[in-house]
Amino acid sequence: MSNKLTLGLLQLPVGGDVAENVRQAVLGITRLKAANPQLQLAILPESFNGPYGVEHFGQHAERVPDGPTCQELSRLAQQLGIYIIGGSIIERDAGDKLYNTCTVWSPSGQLIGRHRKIHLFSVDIEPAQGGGVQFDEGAALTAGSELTVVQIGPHKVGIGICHDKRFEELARIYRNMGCSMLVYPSAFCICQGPMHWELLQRARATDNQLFVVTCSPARNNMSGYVAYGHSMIVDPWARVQREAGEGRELIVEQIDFNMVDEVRRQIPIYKQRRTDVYELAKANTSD
Ligand SMILES: O=C(O)CCC(=O)C(=O)O
Repeated sequence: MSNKLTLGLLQLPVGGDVAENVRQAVLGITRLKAANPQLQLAILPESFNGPYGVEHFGQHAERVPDGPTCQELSRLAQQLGIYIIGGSIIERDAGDKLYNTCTVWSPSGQLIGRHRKIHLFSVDIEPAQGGGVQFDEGAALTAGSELTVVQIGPHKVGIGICHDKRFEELARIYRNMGCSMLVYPSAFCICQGPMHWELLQRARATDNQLFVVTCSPARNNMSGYVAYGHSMIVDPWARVQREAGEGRELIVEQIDFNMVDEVRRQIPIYKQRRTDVYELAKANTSD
């Protein structure tokens, strides 16, 4: 694999029928690959196989990697010979805990990454802030506690899920670990989307000088939780390279990892960090 990577973002609608959602994802990826034989990586949205909502999570939870959704993604990755970052599904583990989990599949169908959302989306935003939203993932889900870096060809890719994107420490650690791209399957709401979606993505990109990619479900104004859409690829200069609209949309884009080296060479902030000063300052930090 060269320094270029062709990736596909599948901004798909998510309905109440899990099998149908998975069928649509499989169909979408299959058609995308047929139309773009150069496709190497397909990325799905957060909660792509079932409705996003605390009241729904238990109903569509599955085992990883033995559940039907994982089995389909594994088979598809192998059949098409591509990597798949499988958005997220609700995972039920052996102890009956639920997690919001992203699975990553290699071109031979192997599970090469399982990211359990680390920062659960628990907020109470007042209506004055662009519509307001109350959400408490913590009422149903358990937070993950592990970092997830996967190898996509020669490139290290850090995985987060939606709210994880708000935490600059996580992105910084991934950059310290050698990542040149971060991928966040996401489902921002329509009240926070206009304010923070692009801003956060460009902030993570400019801080860490890497690609930042999000994939959202398509907007459906009839669903209980209305996702923002606007799946996006931001380059290491923090420019928006591609952006979807609000509805169903499939994007194929080639990205060039040479850009990562270029920006890091021309603006060498990583080498200019004063970790000695930051260590001293840590001792004086309070809430
Ligand atoms: O952080 C936000 O505003 C949105 C997060 C979210 O929707 C999620 O984590 O699923």
